[in-house]
Amino acid sequence: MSSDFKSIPIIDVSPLLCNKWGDVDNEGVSEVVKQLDQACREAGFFYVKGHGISDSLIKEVRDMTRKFFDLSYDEKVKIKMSSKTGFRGYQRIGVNVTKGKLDKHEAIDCYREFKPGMYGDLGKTLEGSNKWPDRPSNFYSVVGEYINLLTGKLSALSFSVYLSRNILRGLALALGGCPKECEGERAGDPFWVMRFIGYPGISDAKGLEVPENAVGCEAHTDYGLLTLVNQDDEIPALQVRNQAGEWIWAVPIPGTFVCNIGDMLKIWSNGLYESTLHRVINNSPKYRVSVAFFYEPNFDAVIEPLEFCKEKVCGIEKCERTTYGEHLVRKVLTNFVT
Ligand SMILES: N=C(N)NCCCC[C@H](N)C(=O)O
Ligand SMILES: O=C(O)CCC(=O)C(=O)O
Ligand SMILES: [Fe+2]
Repeated sequence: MSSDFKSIPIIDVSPLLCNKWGDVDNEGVSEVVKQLDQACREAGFFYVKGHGISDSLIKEVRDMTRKFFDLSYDEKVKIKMSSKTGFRGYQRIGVNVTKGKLDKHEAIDCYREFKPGMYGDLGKTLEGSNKWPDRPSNFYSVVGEYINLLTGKLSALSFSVYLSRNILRGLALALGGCPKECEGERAGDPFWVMRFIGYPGISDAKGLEVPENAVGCEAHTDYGLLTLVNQDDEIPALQVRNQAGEWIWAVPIPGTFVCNIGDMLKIWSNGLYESTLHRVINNSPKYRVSVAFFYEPNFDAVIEPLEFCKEKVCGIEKCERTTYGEHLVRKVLTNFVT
């Protein structure tokens, strides 16, 4: 239900991180919840500040991503993605497709790992272990810590931020539910996805074949609950479409994540919150990197409008049900040139 918004709001989520979630009447929390509700109804996009993740870690993740893409093709292709790797690993420019058009980006894709067979035939498509680069040598140790801070799901933590989970609790309240509405069988075991992405600038295709006039990533919506984009500090490239069809720039704001709503949250909210169309165009001569973290429901979660979101519109179900796994696998199987 997006509007003709002209800019993307900035929300300080720190009250959600400090909250013990026993006291939802806390004034700071209700103010953030109000802002989240407005942002999700109007734009489906907002910047997150006050997230508790250090600027140096955020930058290091981007710097390592840049170093990886700077390596030779022979080096990068050592962790090549294919259907045999569970669609995990590196994809050169010219492999990604959106809306049937080639995207001008290269990427490494990672997914939450799981035991083979755990999600039956459907899950087979994504079975495999992640392909972390050997170079730069500390890639996985830094990224592992980053994932911990975003989800709070992996191994021991030195301190707990649980950023995505806390934002989702804020959104559950904003929709009129209890804070843990979207946990347990819904997203208690989030099937997170992560993409490390490199977008060549206009004159910098690194000698690779790049389709002329290609867009970095064509217009699409994201698939799950929340996306947190750690974007290049210098190059405006991400654009968000408003109701009037205008493309609004999500210019880089250092120290923030760009957060947007995915298709599954649109369904849970019964269409009250939009998974807004967005695209990437790198018109600069410089190479742009971004790291997108997708916080998703459980792989086998059944996704249908939440009861209290249906009640807001006289019990009418405005969005079709699915399972997250079906939605994800359908997308993955059409995302690449084979
Ligand atoms: N997991 C997510 N959201 N990835 C977004 C990938 C870019 C769009 C994709 N090629 C498509 O056509 O949907
Ligand atoms: O690179 C960006 O800023 C956004 C990427 C994106 O939209 C995606 O990977 O889904
Ligand atoms: Fe996206």
